Amino acid sequence: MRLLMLGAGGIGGYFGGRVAAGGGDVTFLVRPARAERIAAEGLKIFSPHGDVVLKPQTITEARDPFDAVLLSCKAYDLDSAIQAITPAVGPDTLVVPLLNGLRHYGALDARFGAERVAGGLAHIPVTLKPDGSIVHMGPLQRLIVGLRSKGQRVRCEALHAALEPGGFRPILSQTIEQAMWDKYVMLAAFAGLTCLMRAPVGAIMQARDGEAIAEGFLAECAAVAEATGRRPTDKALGEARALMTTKGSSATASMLRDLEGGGRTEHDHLLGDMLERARGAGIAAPLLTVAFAHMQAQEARREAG
Ligand SMILES: NC(=O)C1=CN([C@@H]2O[C@H](COP(=O)(O)OP(=O)(O)OC[C@H]3O[C@@H](n4cnc5c(N)ncnc54)[C@H](OP(=O)(O)O)[C@@H]3O)[C@@H](O)[C@H]2O)C=CC1
Ligand SMILES: CC(C)(CO)C(=O)C(=O)O
Repeated sequence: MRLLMLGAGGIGGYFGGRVAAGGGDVTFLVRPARAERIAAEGLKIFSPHGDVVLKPQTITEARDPFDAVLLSCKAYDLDSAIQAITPAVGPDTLVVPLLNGLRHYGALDARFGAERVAGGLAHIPVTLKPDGSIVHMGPLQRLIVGLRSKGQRVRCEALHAALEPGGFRPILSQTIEQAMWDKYVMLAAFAGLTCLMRAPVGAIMQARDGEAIAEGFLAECAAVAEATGRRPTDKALGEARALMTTKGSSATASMLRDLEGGGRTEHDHLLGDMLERARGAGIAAPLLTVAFAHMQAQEARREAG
């Protein structure tokens, strides 16, 4: 199965790099500067599961269809990514976004048709460093794909098999919509908490009301999911709670790393969308409201230079 990975940043570089290093057929669709750097220095991955430097196949323009196209851009690059992958999407191509959040499915379904867009999720703390290397910051490396309609079963099974050389044990989910909501609840709450507090979990837990605020974020996001018919599973809530309240933890959401790095963030896609859904369902969400306003204010400052 020929795989195209749009982007060779944290998520795309890590998972695509692992599959390529394991002998899978992966091509990276990247912009010229990234292509040049990879050609010169290789794609470097540093991880508790082993470091690797490889020279994968890259292209800067797609010309013909692939069997599956995985999307690993940030949400604010979605429009340009859709444009870039369009020549790579044929009648039977499976498009699999690995972005956090849910709003991108609307744009992808509208452009390619929902029958071509499967579900995808990445659970991994990873970051693209300014020197172009990819640093995996903990052992978690979970990639989940799943069918959003019955007609995608065979293609999803083939994709799952094609990812296996990566050695990270990809998961083929039979309940991807629930898994996507579970991740979205966890991520919106976690990003809201760590970005509003500008601190990792361990430091927040030292604040008198830190744990109550973490629980508050989780309760708001879980209520939105429940109103949509996707009440988080107890297991998912337990994992989210552990991530957000463990004393001494250095965990931060990737959105906080982006904020502190002075770059753009996915606040609108993640917090704005969750807040909009809360308001649509008549759910009071005071913590999400403040966290989103905080991020909008930071974005206004960034844009003003
Ligand atoms: N990092 C993490 O820990 C996790 C992130 N996620 C989610 O995964 C998604 C990706 O995040 P992450 O990997 O961290 O982001 P990165 O910024 O590390 O990587 C995104 C890459 O996409 C590339 N890209 C964007 N648009 C295009 C385009 N039109 N053509 C070619 N390449 C393009 C960028 O290229 P260029 O370098 O040229 O700008 C960049 O290298 C986000 O939605 C994030 O929320 C999910 C789980 C964990
Ligand atoms: C919470 C985490 C690390 C889980 O994969 C994540 O998705 C992010 O920070 O963007």
